[in-house]
Amino acid sequence: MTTDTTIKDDAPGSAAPGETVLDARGVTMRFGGLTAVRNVNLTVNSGEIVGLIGPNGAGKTTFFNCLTGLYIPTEGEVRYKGNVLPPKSFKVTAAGIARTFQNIRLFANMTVLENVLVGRHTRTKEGLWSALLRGPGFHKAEAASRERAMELLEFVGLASKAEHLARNLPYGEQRKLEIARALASEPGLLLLDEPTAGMNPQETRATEELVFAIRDKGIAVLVIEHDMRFIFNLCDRVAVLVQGEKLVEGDSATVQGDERVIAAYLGEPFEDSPGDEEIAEVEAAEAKADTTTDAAPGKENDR
Ligand SMILES: Nc1ncnc2c1ncn2[C@@H]1O[C@H](COP(=O)(O)OP(=O)(O)OP(=O)(O)O)[C@@H](O)[C@H]1O
Repeated sequence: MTTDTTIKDDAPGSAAPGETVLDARGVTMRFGGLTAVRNVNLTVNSGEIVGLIGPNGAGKTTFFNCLTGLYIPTEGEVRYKGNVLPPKSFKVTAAGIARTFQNIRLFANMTVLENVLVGRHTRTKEGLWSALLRGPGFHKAEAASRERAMELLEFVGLASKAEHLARNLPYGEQRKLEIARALASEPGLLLLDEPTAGMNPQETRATEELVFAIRDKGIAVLVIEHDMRFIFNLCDRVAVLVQGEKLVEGDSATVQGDERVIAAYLGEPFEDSPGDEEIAEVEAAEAKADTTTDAAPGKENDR
């Protein structure tokens, strides 16, 4: 991953510092008799990384689906930069919200670069006739799109694999590619659904750095994750969903110390839980692994 390049700070999705990017009010989603999400309020401001945690089945993904137009909430309203979101996912993407999925959804038989180009379609102005006639406007737009897609691949550390088929990438890199594709729509808000699921500790660390780099480029982030170390390292604010309702919201220390959250989700710390010394040992081992496998930021990890 490179942190010094590429996402344009004047992207259409970027927002003024401190601006409320996402404002979900009273969001409720019922499926027949089941209320999966109940009266949830949540805001995300520009410059923020916000976490959404909770037990399996708590309603986290359903809430994401309500934010991205996949579901129309039974009650409530979702605003992006003050405007009520349209009830169609491609319009939500065009408005400035992009997402990744819990189960990776890449085009397996397309190249890495083509997958990112697909993500750019909401930002290309060339229409159907231009594409069919392949006029000068089309070629210019296509060249610009390819350049932008390559910048994004550079940003996530996949530029050297641009021509590989997506299905041949290792799992961790497929997740990075999903993020690059989401960024291709130039969002102001990125929703990540379990971005580190199935990753080893080293890949999780790299993802953490990538999310910080995305935030530093002016894109607000809302992330669902079960890896609590990742969440509490990363997030400015964390909201806890339990049985569809928001139980607690606050900074990492507040949420980790909340007895209701401990009882409903986190559980009591073990008596012999790793102390500072043990954490330092794990971090030193990870740092050593980083240098021996040449997985420093900006470098390809050729495992
Ligand atoms: N399309 C649907 N139709 C009916 N019920 C659904 C639908 N989608 C989700 N649910 C139900 O809504 C509840 C919340 O599910 P959801 O997937 O949002 O939870 P989650 O917090 O994301 O869980 P996990 O951490 O396991 O991914 C569950 O009881 C689930 O079975």
